[in-house]
Amino acid sequence: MTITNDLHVAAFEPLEPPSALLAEFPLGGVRANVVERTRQAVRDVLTGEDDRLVVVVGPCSVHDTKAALDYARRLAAAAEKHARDLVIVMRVYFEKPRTTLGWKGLINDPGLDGTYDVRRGLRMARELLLDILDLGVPVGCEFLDPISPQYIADAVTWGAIGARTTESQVHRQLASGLSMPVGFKNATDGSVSVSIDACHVGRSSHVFFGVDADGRASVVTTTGNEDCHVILRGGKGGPNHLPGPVAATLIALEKAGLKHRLVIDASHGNSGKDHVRQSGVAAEIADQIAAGQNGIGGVMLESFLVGGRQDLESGRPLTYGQSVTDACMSWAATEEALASLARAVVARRAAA
Ligand SMILES: O=C[C@H](O)[C@H](O)COP(=O)(O)O
Ligand SMILES: C=C(OP(=O)(O)O)C(=O)O
Repeated sequence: MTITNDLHVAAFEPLEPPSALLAEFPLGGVRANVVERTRQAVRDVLTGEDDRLVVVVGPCSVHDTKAALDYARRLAAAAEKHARDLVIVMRVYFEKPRTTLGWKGLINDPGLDGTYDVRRGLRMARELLLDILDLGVPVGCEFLDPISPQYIADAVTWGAIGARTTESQVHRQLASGLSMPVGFKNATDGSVSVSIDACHVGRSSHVFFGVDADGRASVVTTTGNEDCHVILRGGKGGPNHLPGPVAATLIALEKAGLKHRLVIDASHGNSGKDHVRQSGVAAEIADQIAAGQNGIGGVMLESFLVGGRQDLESGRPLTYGQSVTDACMSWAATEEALASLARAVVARRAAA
């Protein structure tokens, strides 16, 4: 009989079900409390219940779990220092959306060498999340693959849907079932309306195909996630982090009946992926907060131990603690940005 399906599939490799990985690396009660408490803190900031600022800060991508954990240790100290003013969440991005082709992240290719040992990548990712939670540091992830959240999302405090997938029904449906606040980046062309649409869809109930905890193909029914919100990350039309676009977006959110405060990504289209410029963007966001802009509930920073970036394809030995995807602020610049944002929150609070 003529074969007509999977003609472009080279292989299927069975994967252990999510329940098996969660049983091998259980979240446990102490870490679950960290996740629950910080999810609520993020919700309270984004709904205006809490006058602090959420700061999602960390490397563009995790390629070296040892360096990521070293970074988390530094961030733990900064989070404690600024706890009165900032709710600090570590960016722990395992899945990288590419404009065309490129390394797609630790889960997809933990060897950074095209061997695609996904089983090992999932284990490394989950183990790292648990180790970071043991430091009391909550984590934020982008959700890109529709199945992988079943393996890690129980440990995640804040989620993002990226600029390349904000318009995707698959990702909007995924967000409607996730257990944490989820931000939708504006589209790469700068369109914010797709993020507003995405929030409406993410806040609604849906029925779609998925995989359950035991790895079975399933019909998934979700309740809707009321903590969907918009992230301004700039775009082809330029930055959108300054007062004008912020005010326009806040008006659009009010018209759309969306009450969550804005998160602004100081990187990507707002800094042109220039890690030095990113410090300046963070300062421009801090100025708006200090001047009393209550519509800004969060900021995202791409930051690592060493500033800048490096090419995986260079063939040269990798610099420890430096991004292999987008350029990141150095740790020193990050400390300055965190202090500046904390001061801005104090000023906003005083002006209130
Ligand atoms: O971090 C964001 C994206 O993963 C990254 O900017 C995409 O980079 P690319 O345009 O080189 O694929
Ligand atoms: C992929 C990212 O950003 P964006 O989707 O805005 O390009 C990111 O934050 O790592």
